[in-house]
Amino acid sequence: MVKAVVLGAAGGIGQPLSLLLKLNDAITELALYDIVNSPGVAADLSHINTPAKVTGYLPPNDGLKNALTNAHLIVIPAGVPRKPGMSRDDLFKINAGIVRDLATGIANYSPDAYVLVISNPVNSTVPIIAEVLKKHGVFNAKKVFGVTTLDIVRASTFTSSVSRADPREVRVPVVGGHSGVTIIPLLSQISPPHTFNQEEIESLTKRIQFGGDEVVKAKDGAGSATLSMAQAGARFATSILNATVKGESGIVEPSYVCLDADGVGGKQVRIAVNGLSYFSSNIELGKNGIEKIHPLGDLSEYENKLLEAAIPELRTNINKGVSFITDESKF
Ligand SMILES: NC(=O)C1=CN([C@@H]2O[C@H](COP(=O)(O)OP(=O)(O)OC[C@H]3O[C@@H](n4cnc5c(N)ncnc54)[C@H](O)[C@@H]3O)[C@@H](O)[C@H]2O)C=CC1
Ligand SMILES: O=C([O-])CC(=O)C(=O)O
Repeated sequence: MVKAVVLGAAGGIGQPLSLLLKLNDAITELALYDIVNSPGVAADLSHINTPAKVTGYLPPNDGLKNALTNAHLIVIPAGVPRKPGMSRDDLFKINAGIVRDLATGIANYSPDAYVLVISNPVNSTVPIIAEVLKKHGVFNAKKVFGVTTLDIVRASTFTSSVSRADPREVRVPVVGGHSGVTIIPLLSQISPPHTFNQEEIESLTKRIQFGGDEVVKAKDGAGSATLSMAQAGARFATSILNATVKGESGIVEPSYVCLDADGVGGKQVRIAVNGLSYFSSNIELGKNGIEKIHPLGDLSEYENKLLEAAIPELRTNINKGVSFITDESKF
């Protein structure tokens, strides 16, 4: 039995993400939780003729507990999205508490599950979840992931519009975090290899870093990326399932993770990023989650400058998330 859970399943991301998970044959049970409308979304999806049995839960009557119990994988797109003029960090005020409460549920009812965090600001919400799980003595750094896949998807699309390569074949490692200057595309490591000129490098880098703003601006107050995020979230969830359920090896996806997991290479990355405890790098997945955190590889001079600019903002975001749980008096 493979149970997948979506927390925030009735939202702009939650609905299409739940649809894509319903189409994944590896999932036998799909539990949808939200504070509104999740039974309706579940009833709708339940008519699709794929194996997953779909159930919907609201907060009353142990809804969160029943949604989470026996979960293999939990995806979290719960929380408010940006409006024009807002930064992702502006969402902290509301989303930090939402994510903390959901993490408490995970600690109590499904402490062994893989947790995939979409809710912004990802740079802070992942540390919040980790700290709640630590507080309950159930944190496993190999199983908690900040979903940065949309940055990878955008990097493939935007670079191929310049290189004319097939966007489905293009892979660009995007490391760092998930907001503005903390998003570091490593265009020098693009595969298949392609050499961009400096002007192209700078404009592609900016576009990948601020791709989210393009959608926020175009939606003009009606939210941020939902459909592309749902595809990216389903892609990452599928990678986790392929590694942990089907036992496929050699799956590598960038993700924002805690660098403390024992024996998987996080320490080397930590040294390269001036001691940050969370960072997105290429992650090799295995049957127990993170198998290896790959080093950043050779960076160009320009990429080194991007890394330097990202580190202070990431440190602030991480500390804010950690202290939300460890030093509540500050908030
Ligand atoms: N990691 C990434 O790359 C991306 C992250 N995001 C983030 O994803 C989050 C969700 O975005 P949208 O789906 O567009 O927002 P939305 O407002 O359409 O949906 C959010 C859903 O969360 C639900 N919710 C609120 N509090 C909840 C709680 N305590 N428990 C369960 N559900 C709860 C709401 O009822 C709503 O259905 C935002 O924080 C957004 O910034 C968005 C795009 C990309
Ligand atoms: O821009 C936003 O607020 C949503 C997001 O994280 C993205 O689209 O990358």
